[in-house]
Amino acid sequence: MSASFGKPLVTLTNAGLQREGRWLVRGVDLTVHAGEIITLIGPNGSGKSTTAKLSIGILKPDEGRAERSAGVKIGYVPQKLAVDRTMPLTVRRMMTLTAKLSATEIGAALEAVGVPHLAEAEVHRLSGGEFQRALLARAIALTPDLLVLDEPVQGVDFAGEIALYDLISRIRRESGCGVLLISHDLHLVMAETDTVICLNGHVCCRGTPQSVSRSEEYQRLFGAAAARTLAVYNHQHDHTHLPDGRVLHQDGSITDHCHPGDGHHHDHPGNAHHHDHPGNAHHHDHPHPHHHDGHGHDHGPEHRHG
Ligand SMILES: Nc1ncnc2c1ncn2[C@@H]1O[C@H](COP(=O)(O)OP(=O)(O)OP(=O)(O)O)[C@@H](O)[C@H]1O
Repeated sequence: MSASFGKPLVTLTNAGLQREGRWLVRGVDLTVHAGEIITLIGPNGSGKSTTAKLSIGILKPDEGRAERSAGVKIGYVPQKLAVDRTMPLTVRRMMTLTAKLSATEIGAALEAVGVPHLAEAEVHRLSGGEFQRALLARAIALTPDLLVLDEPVQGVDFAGEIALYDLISRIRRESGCGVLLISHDLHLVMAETDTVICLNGHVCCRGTPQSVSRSEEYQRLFGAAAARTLAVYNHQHDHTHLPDGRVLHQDGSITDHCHPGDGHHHDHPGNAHHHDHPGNAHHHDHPHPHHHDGHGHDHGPEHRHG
């Protein structure tokens, strides 16, 4: 583990949960440190939500241990919420059901997730994406040490997804919180993720996004196409698109267009990323990890069979 992360916030040690005679997950080891983003991936029913709930203490392990550092503040966006969306309830009220928040804290959190106008909106009238943003606002409002986000962008439109993942990265950078993220949108989250843990009832492999996407276990679970999609997001950041459409290169030169060998766009804000898909002229398969903050670590994936 990189020394540039902070203290451990939560640690699962050989954690397992059994229901109705079946192990939903077993033998899970993971630690989320301050400043670290860990992404859990895995097929439906592979135990991602269960692992998240073990981490935050909603579920107690039947085997192994779940330990949280003393006084750790956790912000949680559950996959499903036990809010009756037919009941009259404003966003402001929903945010205060789980925590005491001032009007300023509510306003700032809603602003951060891009929906400052929704404080007085009725929860049952929100679109799916607006509802997710409100949940994320609720999770970040108390400036948590650890953010646990169970598919936080479900129902959010594509541009909104990018914006929310950017926001999660920014919160991590600025507040130094740790993030445990469950996501199916691998191509969007991978670049900012420090460690990917691939679950299938147990940890089948873990490592950097690059090493996991190359591993046999990952390709067996998700198929080779998924690995190729990930490769697109191995950013090179060797050129920047200027607002007027011209291109600024690393050597300082400016041209009207990208060079054929250029890497992934380093877009200015507002430039959509959706042109960077396989088949696009900027698609590159050579692995070049997007290391940020100097704490990249491209060790190979650790495998466990079982
Ligand atoms: N209380 C329970 N009793 C029995 N089985 C359960 C219980 N809760 C969850 N399960 C089962 O445990 C398995 C893991 O569920 P979990 O929600 O952790 O998976 P997941 O990886 O988050 O799935 P998804 O991607 O579909 O959200 C599933 O097969 C689920 O049906």
